[in-house]
Amino acid sequence: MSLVVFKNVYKRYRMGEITINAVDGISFSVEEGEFAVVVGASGAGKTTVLNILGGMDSCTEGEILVMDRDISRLSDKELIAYRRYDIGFVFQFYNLVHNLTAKENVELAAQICRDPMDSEQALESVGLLDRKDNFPVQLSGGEQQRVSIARALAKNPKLLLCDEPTGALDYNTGRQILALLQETCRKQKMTVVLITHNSAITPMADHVIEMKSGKIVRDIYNEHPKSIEEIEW
Ligand SMILES: Nc1ncnc2c1ncn2[C@@H]1O[C@H](COP(=O)(O)OP(=O)(O)OP(=O)(O)O)[C@@H](O)[C@H]1O
Repeated sequence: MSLVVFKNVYKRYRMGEITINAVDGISFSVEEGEFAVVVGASGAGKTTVLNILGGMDSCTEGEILVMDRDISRLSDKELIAYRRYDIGFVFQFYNLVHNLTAKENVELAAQICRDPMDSEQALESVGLLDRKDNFPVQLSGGEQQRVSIARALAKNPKLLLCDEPTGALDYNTGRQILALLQETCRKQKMTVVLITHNSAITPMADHVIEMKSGKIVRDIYNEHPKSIEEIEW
């Protein structure tokens, strides 16, 4: 079943006389339980797609179905509920609250949703239970990103959206985070949409959507997705 369907979606910005088509009439779908990667160079429109899908931005034209509901027509109040209950976010720079411990950061997210996972269980799933009482400053970048993944998972989201989750990490730490996201997708049957400029990681995805100048230039499924150990860049 398709969890996400984009139908002829546009996002236009008017800058005086000029119109920028950040997203230029794209259609694609993401199946339930899929690990989908949206790849493209800087300015291709990836962030705009993720922001629209996460209910943080709206499209100018088109239809976006998430679990058969058109999110492009939701009211502000409905969008808040959508972001809160249905979507988990993982950002490039973790966005942790610095005066809260790892566990408290996860609890904070769990508190605002309906059927949260236990925060210690979420930290355990990312291999960080023993660091639950540490503040972000006491954790490495990779560990902070693990906390942010635990925070997203604690919400039991239908869809996990990841915006360049390894962008601030070194090569090996980035690989560990990608392995964790792939494992989460497989074990918890979580649908993951990850955006990146790094085309080398696309073999690990079930589904690769390549963007260029706001358009989709490639939309393929990998018959045999690779594990991160099989990929080098
Ligand atoms: N608020 C805005 N106003 C005007 N133009 C915008 C705005 N947001 C994005 N754009 C333009 O839309 C296009 C797509 O931007 P977007 O951030 O989605 O690309 P991206 O693929 O995520 O790039 P990056 O990898 O650098 O983050 C770019 O040309 C960008 O300049």
